[in-house]
Amino acid sequence: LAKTSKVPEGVPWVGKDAGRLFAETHDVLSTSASHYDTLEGDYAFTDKRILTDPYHEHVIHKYLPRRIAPMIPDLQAEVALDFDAAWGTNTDEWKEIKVGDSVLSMLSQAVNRMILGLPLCRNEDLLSTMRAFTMDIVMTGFLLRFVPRWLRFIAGPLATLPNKYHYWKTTKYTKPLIAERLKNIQKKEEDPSFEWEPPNDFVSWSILLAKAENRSDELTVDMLSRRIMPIEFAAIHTSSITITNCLLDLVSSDPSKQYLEGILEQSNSILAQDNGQWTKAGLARFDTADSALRESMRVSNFMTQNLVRKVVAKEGISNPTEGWHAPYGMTLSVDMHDIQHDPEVYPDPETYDAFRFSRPEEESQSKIANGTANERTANGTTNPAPKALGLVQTSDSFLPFSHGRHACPGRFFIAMEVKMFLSYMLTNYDIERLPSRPKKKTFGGTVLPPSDATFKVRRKKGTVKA
Ligand code: HEM
Repeated sequence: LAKTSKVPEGVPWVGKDAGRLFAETHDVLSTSASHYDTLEGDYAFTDKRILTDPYHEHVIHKYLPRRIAPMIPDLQAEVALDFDAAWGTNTDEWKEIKVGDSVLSMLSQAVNRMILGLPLCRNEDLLSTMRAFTMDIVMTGFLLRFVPRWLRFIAGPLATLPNKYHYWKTTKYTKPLIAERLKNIQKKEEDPSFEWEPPNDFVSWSILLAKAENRSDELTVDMLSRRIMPIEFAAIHTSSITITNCLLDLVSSDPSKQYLEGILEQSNSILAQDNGQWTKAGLARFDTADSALRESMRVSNFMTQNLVRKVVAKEGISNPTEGWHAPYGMTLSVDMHDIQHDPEVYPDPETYDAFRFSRPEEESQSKIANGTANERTANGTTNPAPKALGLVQTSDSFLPFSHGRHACPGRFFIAMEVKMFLSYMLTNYDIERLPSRPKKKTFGGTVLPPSDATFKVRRKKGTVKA
């Protein structure tokens, strides 16, 4: 460690804090270089520039967390439409739902409300092509792994023919949208009285930021349409697998724990105070749903490793405590599964305890309510009321969204989306409980929910508007 002077002093190598090393030392361990390798950046996204300069990530980091609040009413409406279409409005009969497929289809619509806005987010031809493209990226990584480097210049372009085809198909829809957006944003700049506002979505954000930063190379219709593709990839499958896992964890949990009832009760109470509309403040108070997802991401995560980083310091990096050296070019990662199943951090770590993260605050609130909050501890001090750990809070022991400067910026979107999703689902549908958790399937370091997992749902009486 002494030889690798770029690692800040005091950054720990082992134990629960090791995540900090990976999160904070960019000139030693690189995130974008590892993404480039893992995702076959030379070929997968149809143009090398997409991952050599991941400008789309910069756009999302800059805009998404700040622009999400005004999106809430649109997303709430989208969730309702998606559920009504996918799960139906029949109050008499139970319907069997293929959980993974159903969530994937609903999520790609909701996510594209943020990426492309209306009306394209409801265009099923476009959405299915986007989903096909995201699977192409997974396949490219899988296929090229078996091809030696010196053969990649032939195998790469051949293996990514589907990627090019699907990207080309999406441009039928995205390029006209982008051309119009560019024209209108330009017109608005020249004439502020022009009665038009840029829609609050990724396409507008990309144009506005590239203009503000004088990135003319990013302002072509071609480049803007290519930039959409890695965001689709980052957003669609990660979210749908995560929400599928959460639903399966909840629906197969012990009914006596009353998790579904607890989430519904809190949703009803917040919506009653806020006239049936979700708001940023209302969603922030919905901590049972937040905790249910955070706990599912802890116990049922689809990644076993995270914070994948490539060693980019020429001298490599050494760990004298454990006695190893990782040379320049090697890839390292953090064993997220082990950390998130450590009984010292998470008591009873194999159990899905939906309210693990919201319970401490709830207990302290009830102590405040019954006047025992300020009871003295053995050493005479009073304990500060614990705060619920929110989904978006990453830490050394909660890593599904990574940690540090490159922590997933999409988590702010997911936190809001899931809460509206669970609220609508529990308010409007009866759900038949599963007797046990459908078994996860392991593929290398990836653990997926079974694609054939189903449960039955029925629309609740009195919830269908005439
Ligand atoms: C539950 C859903 C999601 C999960 C589990 C997830 C997880 C992750 C992880 C593990 C990373 C890698 C960070 C690293 O290498 O350190 C990442 C990066 C990223 N994610 Fe997500 N993500 C999710 C949803 C989304 C959504 C909806 C978006 C939408 C815009 C998004 C956008 C991004 C971007 C732009 C990056 C790159 C950040 C950077 O390298 O600076 N993600 N995500």
